[in-house]
Amino acid sequence: MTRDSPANFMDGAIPAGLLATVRSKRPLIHHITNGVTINDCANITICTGAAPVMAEAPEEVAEMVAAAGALVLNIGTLSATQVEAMLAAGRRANELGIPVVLDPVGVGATRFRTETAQRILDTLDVAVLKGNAGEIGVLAGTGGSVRGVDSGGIAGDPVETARECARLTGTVVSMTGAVDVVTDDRRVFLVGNGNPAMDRLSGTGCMASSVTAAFVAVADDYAVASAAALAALGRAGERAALEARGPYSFRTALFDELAGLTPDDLTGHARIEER
Ligand SMILES: Nc1ncnc2c1ncn2[C@@H]1O[C@H](COP(=O)(O)OP(=O)(O)OP(=O)(O)O)[C@@H](O)[C@H]1O
Ligand SMILES: Cc1ncsc1CCO
Ligand SMILES: [Mg+2]
Repeated sequence: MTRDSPANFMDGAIPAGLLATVRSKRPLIHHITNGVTINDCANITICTGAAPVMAEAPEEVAEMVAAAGALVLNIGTLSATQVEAMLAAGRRANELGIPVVLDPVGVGATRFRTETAQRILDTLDVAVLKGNAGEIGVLAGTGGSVRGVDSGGIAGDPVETARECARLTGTVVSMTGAVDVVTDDRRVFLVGNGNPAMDRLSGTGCMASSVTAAFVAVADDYAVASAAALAALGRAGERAALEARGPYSFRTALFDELAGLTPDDLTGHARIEER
């Protein structure tokens, strides 16, 4: 930042207002997600102020999603049957105008993951594509490395990578990291909240998708809602780091701090810069 380009920070009342709206509306968030972090996703959804349901039988997903405010598709432990369920739920969500959040966990690590993420993006109208840098780099086609579910980084500039991915997919891209980049190509939001402890725990990325879904369920502007969601989770992470002794007490504190996060605290501490 130079004196000629002063930072343009979003008014903290905007994410705070969305947090309050999540809590007053308590939208149902339908997840089709991985078996590693499914319980964390259910509980972080509750701590945000929304209501989770995990349902993945192809026989029932179209019926379940009809009652939801948003649908999370997370390919972390995908199977052919689960992919069939994701497409069925996603089609119904699209028919009903219910936003779909895609978490392309591990895309680029195997052909099945890459083909599935691409198939979901080609078949469905995805509202928000939330991934780590490597995953977004792979989907942008600009170069990203992924080993297992971990980002190994990207080839170029993070903002340009996220924008290229948004252009290519027609979605809001929410790329997590030390500084999160959220963009619909036209606008770019950089979210500075968070703590490095969030990277030392499996599942914070999956949780970021759940929190994002809770926010997009109550908002029309999916880019602002995605940035607000990451600010809220990141702010909870900042507060949790003050009381944690290590990864597992941090995990507990993260849930407690998000549940206890007040709109006033978020108004004062959200750090969302618009570029
Ligand atoms: N170094 C960091 N400093 C601050 N916040 C961070 C840092 N690393 C990650 N975060 C935050 O942690 C959350 C998860 O992001 P991350 O990029 O680690 O996801 P991920 O690699 O997909 O996670 P996982 O695969 O474990 O679910 C985001 O809200 C992000 O802002
Ligand atoms: C570790 C892991 N493996 C598949 S999904 C998952 C959770 C975090 O992405
Ligand atoms: Mg992830």
